Amino acid sequence: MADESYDVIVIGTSQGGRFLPPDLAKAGKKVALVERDHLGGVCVNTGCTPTKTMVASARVAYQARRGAEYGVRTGPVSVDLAAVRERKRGMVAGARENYASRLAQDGVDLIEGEAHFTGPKTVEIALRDGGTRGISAPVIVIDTGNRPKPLAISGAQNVPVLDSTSIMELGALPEHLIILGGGYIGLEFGQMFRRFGSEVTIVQTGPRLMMIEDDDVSDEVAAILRDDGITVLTSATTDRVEEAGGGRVRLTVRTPDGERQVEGSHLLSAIGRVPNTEGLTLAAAGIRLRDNGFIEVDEYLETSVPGVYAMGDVKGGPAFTHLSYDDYRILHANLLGREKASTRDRIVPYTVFIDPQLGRVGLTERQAREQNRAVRVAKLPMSAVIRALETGETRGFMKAVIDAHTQQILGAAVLGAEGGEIMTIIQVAMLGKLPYTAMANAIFTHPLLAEGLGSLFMTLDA
Ligand SMILES: Cc1cc2nc3c(=O)[nH]c(=O)nc-3n(C[C@H](O)[C@H](O)[C@H](O)COP(=O)(O)OP(=O)(O)OC[C@H]3O[C@@H](n4cnc5c(N)ncnc54)[C@H](O)[C@@H]3O)c2cc1C
Ligand SMILES: NC(=O)c1ccc[n+]([C@@H]2O[C@H](COP(=O)([O-])OP(=O)(O)OC[C@H]3O[C@@H](n4cnc5c(N)ncnc54)[C@H](O)[C@@H]3O)[C@@H](O)[C@H]2O)c1
Repeated sequence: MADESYDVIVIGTSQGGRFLPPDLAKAGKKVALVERDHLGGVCVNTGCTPTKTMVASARVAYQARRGAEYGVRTGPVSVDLAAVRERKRGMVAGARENYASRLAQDGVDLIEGEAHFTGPKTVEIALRDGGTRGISAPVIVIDTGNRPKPLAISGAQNVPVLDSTSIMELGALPEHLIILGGGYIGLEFGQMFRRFGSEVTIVQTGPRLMMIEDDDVSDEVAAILRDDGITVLTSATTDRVEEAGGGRVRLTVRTPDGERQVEGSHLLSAIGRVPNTEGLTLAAAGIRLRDNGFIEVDEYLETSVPGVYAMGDVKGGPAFTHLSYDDYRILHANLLGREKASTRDRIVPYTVFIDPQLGRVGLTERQAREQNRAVRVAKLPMSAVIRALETGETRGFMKAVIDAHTQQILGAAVLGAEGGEIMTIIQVAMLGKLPYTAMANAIFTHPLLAEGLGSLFMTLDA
């Protein structure tokens, strides 16, 4: 039996879950918001905000070391990881406080504890301060996110394994950081710690880094990381992890060149994420999961139980803060009855915060060809962009995939300085359904990085 009934219950307080409850409350609904941990979810506490704050420190170290290339004399550069961590903690604390103070004024009933379903529309919460509370509502939104996938390699339980959260709490620099996983998290932390001064080895099971990207993009990313002094092993399967004495770890890795041992001072697992569903007892509510364990939703984000919705990472698919936020847009529209919004035809951008950044939007060349589309591909090295030459940031390239019939842009990858920002300009052209010729013939300010877009699209008519 529920102790209290609400109009809406939201479980989880991330980018989606934090905005929806106040909007519903302002519209006169009685709303309960349940959170078992810090307010703000992964992005603010252990994801985007802290990592990008630390990436900024790493870039300063990198640029300081390059001073002489620009005619600037500096002394030896070293990094105080405890100070980097302090800066990061300050940024996270500020974001949390900001959220908590806004929520207090929003008329939402915040319940601190862990929620699980007891029926299709009833939830029990194990309260943080002890005891339980039962609540019910005709509408329930699940925004519980995901967490690091446990490492299931032989011996992993006998050695300290860092994850994306615990690595940011290190107070001293690892001498040699071994990273399992060549995706977003592995690459961002790999380059960051290399720039802080650690030796870094990335061990990736797949044949390429960032497997979702086109081969040329993955290859260039690997070349950039190797150029930074990172050892990158691909098609590398770790069979065993063991203690190597003195707190060190040893990996036995199968590679195309045979078996090899990799020994380091620290091990980071960045092999993907699993959904936070198991504690929710979704079966009690009849909510269906997909084969991969994520919650099944339709294009309106409704689960198999009418009136129960899922948003953000827990529903699977691309896992980004801005998608969780876009899910909020959809639920806001549909729950407040203003319009019918759906996930159909969303153009999804993302940026990998390595340096230079990899900004991506829409289809890759491979995806476009798999769809049997007639495509044309424009490509320009960053070394052909005047601004990149002037600022000494010539690594990478821009690439765009064009529909040969409509001349519209289907997707783009910008691996270059401010790659995320430059990609966004292409994203806006895609939203406006501009033909590539509009970009090729546009006047862009000289000498901006964006000026390179004119040159990029002009390559198609050269
Ligand atoms: C290291 C790292 C870096 C990242 N960097 C970026 C980036 O630069 N850009 C980007 O777009 N994305 C980034 N992401 C991804 C981004 O953080 C997520 O996509 C985003 O946070 C997803 O939000 P969400 O809505 O799924 O909920 P989450 O942010 O996952 O929040 C879910 C909340 O639900 C709570 N919860 C879970 N179960 C329960 C329960 N049973 N009861 C009560 N509360 C519960 C959790 O405590 C948590 O607060 C990064 C992720 C990581 C790990
Ligand atoms: N800049 C950003 O937007 C950003 C930054 C960080 C994280 N994220 C989000 O977080 C999610 C998780 O990131 P992630 O990097 O953990 O996952 P991921 O899925 O991006 O990459 C995991 C990689 O690990 C490899 N792998 C799997 N098992 C392995 C093993 N045993 N040994 C070695 N390699 C192994 C996979 O081939 C894959 O390439 C991403 O999907 C992303 O959406 C986004």
